[in-house]
Amino acid sequence: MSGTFVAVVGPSGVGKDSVIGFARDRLEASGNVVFVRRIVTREADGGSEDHDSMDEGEFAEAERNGAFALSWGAHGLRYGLPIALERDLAAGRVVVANLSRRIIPQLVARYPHAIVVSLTADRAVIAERLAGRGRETAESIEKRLNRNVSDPLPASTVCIDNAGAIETAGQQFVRLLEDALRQDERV
Ligand SMILES: Nc1ncnc2c1ncn2[C@@H]1O[C@H](COP(=O)(O)OP(=O)(O)O)[C@@H](O)[C@H]1O
Ligand SMILES: O=P(O)(O)OC[C@H]1O[C@H](OP(=O)(O)OP(=O)(O)O)[C@H](O)[C@@H]1O
Repeated sequence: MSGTFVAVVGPSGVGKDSVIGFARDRLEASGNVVFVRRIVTREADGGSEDHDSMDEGEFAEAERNGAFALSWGAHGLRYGLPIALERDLAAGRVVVANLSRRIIPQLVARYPHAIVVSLTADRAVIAERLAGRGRETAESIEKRLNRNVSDPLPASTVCIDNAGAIETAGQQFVRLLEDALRQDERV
């Protein structure tokens, strides 16, 4: 596969979907950078992530049938990335998705050249953003804030600070994707 998988990770509320959306608005039209639409066992909510929904039964069946390149569970939900992303990688495209930190070892095993981007911001900023997003209850926000993920990320992980304006982190991420694209075109 000649394309590059770019995985965006970080704690709930840090801004993964927002940073991905910033880049999508600028790069999707080129057709060379693909933004994966995840399948989640959560109702579509009109929030920052535009995802497809399945119920638990449909998701389990799709998983058994090999419909997902990667799938995982978190926050009482199941998440899947459609297997079609492998066609985009084979075609030399850059493929961007929001992933759990816990699935990164499997991602790297399957796509050894994947780039992992870790977004950061301090807890107080994240707490404020989760409250402002208004998708979860106070109890669920507390659980997200206290979710402890200790799985190590690859040494090559690129950290982008999203404590400031969305444009700051967003532009850094756009540059990273443009670099990845240039790299793919050279291979
Ligand atoms: N740099 C930023 N500045 C201000 N608000 C932000 C920034 N990044 C994200 N947000 C807001 O914070 C909330 C959580 O962002 P979201 O992208 O949904 O995070 P995640 O996907 O990591 O859970 C959203 O309401 C979003 O609009
Ligand atoms: O194992 P973690 O690294 O903590 O991540 C767990 C899950 O939470 C996020 O999704 P989701 O959209 O449900 O939550 P978020 O938008 O609040 O991050 C992330 O994309 C993972 O799917």
